[in-house]
Amino acid sequence: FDHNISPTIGASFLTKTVPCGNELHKFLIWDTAGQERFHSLAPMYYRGSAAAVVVYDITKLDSFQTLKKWVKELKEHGPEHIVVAIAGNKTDLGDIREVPTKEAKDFAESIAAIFMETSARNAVNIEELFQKISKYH
Ligand SMILES: Nc1nc2c(ncn2[C@@H]2O[C@H](COP(=O)(O)OP(=O)(O)OP(=O)(O)O)[C@@H](O)[C@H]2O)c(=O)[nH]1
Repeated sequence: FDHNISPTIGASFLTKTVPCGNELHKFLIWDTAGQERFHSLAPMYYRGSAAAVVVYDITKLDSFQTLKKWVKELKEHGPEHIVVAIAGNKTDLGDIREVPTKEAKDFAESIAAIFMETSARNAVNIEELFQKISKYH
């Protein structure tokens, strides 16, 4: 989490190692740009991916509608067995929440996706989200 972060241009790459039982799972992560003008680049990154984390902002209903579009695209054009995880981020801003937990959770269940509410700011449920994805495989 960085207060001065600027929007992703294209995509950026990072790795993260997550303990899973006796094993360590190394994630190779493409952080794709969320802005609509970069939309057409996304398939290059999800094409060979085992999992996709689609993030929305719990304080912005719009972002949840956009998430649904991404999920649809992943189902239609993504790898056949891609694991989809939905993350409702910014739980530290719960007082201005626009997306009810239940609505998002029900949607996630309806498409057999992992669901977690997170706060990148407070490092809440980020590790847990990656552990869930690890176990799914
Ligand atoms: N309060 C709060 N702010 C957050 C949290 N996570 C991200 N932000 C802020 O939200 C804004 C957008 O964060 P980004 O990580 O750049 O969002 P993004 O969706 O990756 O944006 P793109 O790079 O355009 O795809 C920034 O100002 C962040 O500081 C969070 O958990 N809580």
